[in-house]
Amino acid sequence: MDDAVRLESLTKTYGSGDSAVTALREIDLSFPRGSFTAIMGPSGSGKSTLLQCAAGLDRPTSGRVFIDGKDIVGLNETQLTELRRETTGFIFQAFNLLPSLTAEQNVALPMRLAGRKPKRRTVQEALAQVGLENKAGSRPSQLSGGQQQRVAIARALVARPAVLFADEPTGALDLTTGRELLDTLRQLAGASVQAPALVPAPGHGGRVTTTIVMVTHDPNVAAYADRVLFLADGSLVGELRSPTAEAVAARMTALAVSR
Ligand SMILES: Nc1ncnc2c1ncn2[C@@H]1O[C@H](COP(=O)(O)OP(=O)(O)OP(=O)(O)O)[C@@H](O)[C@H]1O
Repeated sequence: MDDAVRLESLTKTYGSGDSAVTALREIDLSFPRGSFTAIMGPSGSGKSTLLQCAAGLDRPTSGRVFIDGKDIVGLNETQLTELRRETTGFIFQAFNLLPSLTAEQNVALPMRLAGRKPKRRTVQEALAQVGLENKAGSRPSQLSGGQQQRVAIARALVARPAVLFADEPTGALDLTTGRELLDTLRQLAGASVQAPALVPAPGHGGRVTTTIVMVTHDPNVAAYADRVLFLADGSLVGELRSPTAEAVAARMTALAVSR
């Protein structure tokens, strides 16, 4: 099983009757283990819906979603919560760090809230993965925006998720810090890390290979991925491998014109 995430005939309709909106139409997609994929498309094309359904944050109307080979559509809320805690990580535009906690405490928080006490070494390793091993004791107000977003990534990484979902992760950052962050993500994609003993490893001899799925509006951001997928009106309409910002922008312009 080489796919970290697989979507089969994924359809999502919001509402019903005359007011029904079909946000995704029978999407078939695979995200190979270790890949870094960007999802683009005009506003309202279904990007966020796809991310939410693929991550188990929202339920599809029909179709199947496999994460690490496991069909997650039939899971109950408790099982989904467990999946989110142990198999997936999220990074959003807003960093959502707690101002009164240090970087180290912020990183450890989700596991503590789940009733687990992560090993200090595990937290330090997550901070080191994003280049912040020297900032463990700093509070968010003592960190730059880029560093705060890195803490948010370390927090998403601490449980060694198989898949990291990112929704406009550089949206609140200036150009330089945004680039640094994307370099970090690119290094993480495909990196094989030892799963901590605390968390049951998703197979593969206790090692986890990080897969990244990122939604963005920005061709410069998408160009950091190894593959860009284009959505329009809830359907998959194209794909670019080894993308350049220019090629992504040209594809987006063509999509806007054809609408
Ligand atoms: N909770 C909801 N209830 C009803 N309709 C929704 C809901 N969420 C999204 N939609 C609709 O589904 C479609 C896809 O929305 P989605 O947010 O996935 O698009 P998007 O590509 O992420 O857009 P944007 O780039 O503007 O963030 C849109 O027509 C939107 O209005």
